[in-house]
Amino acid sequence: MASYFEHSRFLWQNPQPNFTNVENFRRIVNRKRSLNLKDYHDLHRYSVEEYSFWEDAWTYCRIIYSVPPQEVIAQGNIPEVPEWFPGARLNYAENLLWRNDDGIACTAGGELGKVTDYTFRELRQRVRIMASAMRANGLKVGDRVAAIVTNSIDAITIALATASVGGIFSSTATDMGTQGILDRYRQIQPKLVFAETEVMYAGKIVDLREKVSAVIKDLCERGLQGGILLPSAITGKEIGISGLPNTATLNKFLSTGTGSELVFEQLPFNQPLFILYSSGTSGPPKCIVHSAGGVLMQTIKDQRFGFDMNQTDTYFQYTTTGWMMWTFMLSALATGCRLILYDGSPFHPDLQSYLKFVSDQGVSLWGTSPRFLAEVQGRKLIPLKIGSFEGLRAMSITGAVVTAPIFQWAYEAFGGKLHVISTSGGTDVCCAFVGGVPSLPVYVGELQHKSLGMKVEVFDQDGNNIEHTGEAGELVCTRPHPSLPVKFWGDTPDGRKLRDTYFSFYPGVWRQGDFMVVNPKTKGIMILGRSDGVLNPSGVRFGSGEIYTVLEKFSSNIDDSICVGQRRPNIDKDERVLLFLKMRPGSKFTPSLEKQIRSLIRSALSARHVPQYIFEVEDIPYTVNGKKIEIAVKQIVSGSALKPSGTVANPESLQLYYKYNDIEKLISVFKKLSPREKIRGTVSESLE
Ligand SMILES: CC(=O)CC(=O)O
Repeated sequence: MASYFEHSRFLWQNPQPNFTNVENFRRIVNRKRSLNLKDYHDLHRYSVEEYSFWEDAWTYCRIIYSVPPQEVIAQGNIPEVPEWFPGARLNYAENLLWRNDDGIACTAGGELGKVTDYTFRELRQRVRIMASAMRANGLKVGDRVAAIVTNSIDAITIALATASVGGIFSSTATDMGTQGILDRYRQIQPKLVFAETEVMYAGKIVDLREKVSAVIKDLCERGLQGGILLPSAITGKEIGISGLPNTATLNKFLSTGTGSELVFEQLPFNQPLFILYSSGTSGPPKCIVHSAGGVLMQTIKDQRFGFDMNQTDTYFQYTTTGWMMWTFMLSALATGCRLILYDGSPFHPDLQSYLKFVSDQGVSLWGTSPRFLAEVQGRKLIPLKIGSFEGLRAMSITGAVVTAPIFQWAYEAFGGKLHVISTSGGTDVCCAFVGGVPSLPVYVGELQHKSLGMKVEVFDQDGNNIEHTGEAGELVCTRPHPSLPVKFWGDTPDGRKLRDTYFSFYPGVWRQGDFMVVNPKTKGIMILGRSDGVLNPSGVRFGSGEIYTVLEKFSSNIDDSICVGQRRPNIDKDERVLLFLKMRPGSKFTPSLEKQIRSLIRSALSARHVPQYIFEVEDIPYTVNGKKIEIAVKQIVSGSALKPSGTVANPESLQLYYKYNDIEKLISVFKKLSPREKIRGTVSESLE
């Protein structure tokens, strides 16, 4: 069987590793603590053995506070979730709005082609006016403010104003369905809801009035005190909706403010700040509450140390407001850098325009996804023919497994100089477990190391640490860190649901649900997919990411794919592997292509990795945050009926998979068809 690290080849090394933030920090810690930490590996060990690391990070990250903490960590209400920095008083928004000058804080762009700059001074003014109106409308510490918004200056303003008052902010993207929004906001019962009325996506005007009306009416029955309608994101004109209770346009709402100064409520480190949602594909989403201090510290730590971010950076993270990467992006203001806010589809009017925008804006740190890069690569676009990308120094890739070929392509396509950072964390922790280290070399297909302060280990099914073996296992985190969720909204005081979700599989140990492996030689990491989607035929456990890596070789024919295990407990104790392919327009899934795929999987991985069946499908299901939904497909082909939640971006695609829960029957029906019917039928030719 091929090793996981077959593709591991040196790719990049920082020409000046000593001048990185993380190396600077290491030297400071050595001096302050009289230690002799020689490199990142030593520093990481210190960071997960001594809680004083978090005190050092607090100082280095220049957390702004009014009352210092009494200690680093104390017992919390939930046994596994400690209280961090007890006694401290601070405000998240104050930490992001420390600049009050004419430097550019945010540049808003999008598929409409319009670009607008907002200075730090303007941003502070906007937040002041918004916060004043929020207070005038009764918003208090702990009240929830929800939003259905695009990634715009208004979204940033609403979130920061909420934080300045001490409220809890929660947002969804505008393409989330009414049910999906209500599944979330009914649970958290917001006092105020801000909503877009009209947006543009992929060149189409989307009228949101019907959806917004339904949401506001429903929430009014559950304590909503104010619905605020944002002007059209296309024309900037106000759009009202008649007959809606407790609802005003944005200007009307802002006019209720008293013009008061911007006041930053001084609150505990653990004060709830954001509510994010688990991307469950069935059942109501879990409402994950994150603390102001936890998000602030972890994000600054990841950005300063993992991305080497500084005040001179221009940071562009492509994200909707419904993904944790939006809160991650927002928090970058604490570094004093410029944020790029992008509204709309990167594919409209075309990919070239989007890439040119990235280059023209002088983006220095670009956050994107493997799927987007695969699309650019698959369409054979050459970025350096579109823009110079002169300012681009690093690319952070997240959201899904980054295969080795994409890693290599991303590096070369932008001039062979980029620090390619593959990062993996999640909504559950609002930060990275593993990611980039600017002072260490990058190896193709490997995340560089565990993030500072994150005691990540690899466990087998019985809870043994198998990291040194080079075998794959569960990503666990065996020590608390400041951005553990403070609670699930609506959970019992001792956090039964939260503990059940993360701490029950290995009692008392955080199980993330990702499948990972560490390269014993380089200490680099591969994330192989979600662990509940792990494939397990004949006792060989592997991640779907390994199959996707092989399929990169066929990227000119295959647009996308999904690989899942099928369980048939009444027939077979074993699991079999099914691979579904979405072909590019004009490409056909032929028996010869199927043969090539099988043969390459066999030689690159092993005979046991070869899927039992390969089918062509019209669509692959994704969450609204762009994650492939293997678990739902696995359940469907294994015979479960699934009611998709609002998290599924293309729920109709799930219907395509039901017929595969009895493949043998499908084959027998197919065999009885006449050749002409076979050609017309929807069943793949590979059934023959
Ligand atoms: C950092 C991440 O891993 C983001 C995600 O949830 O995909």
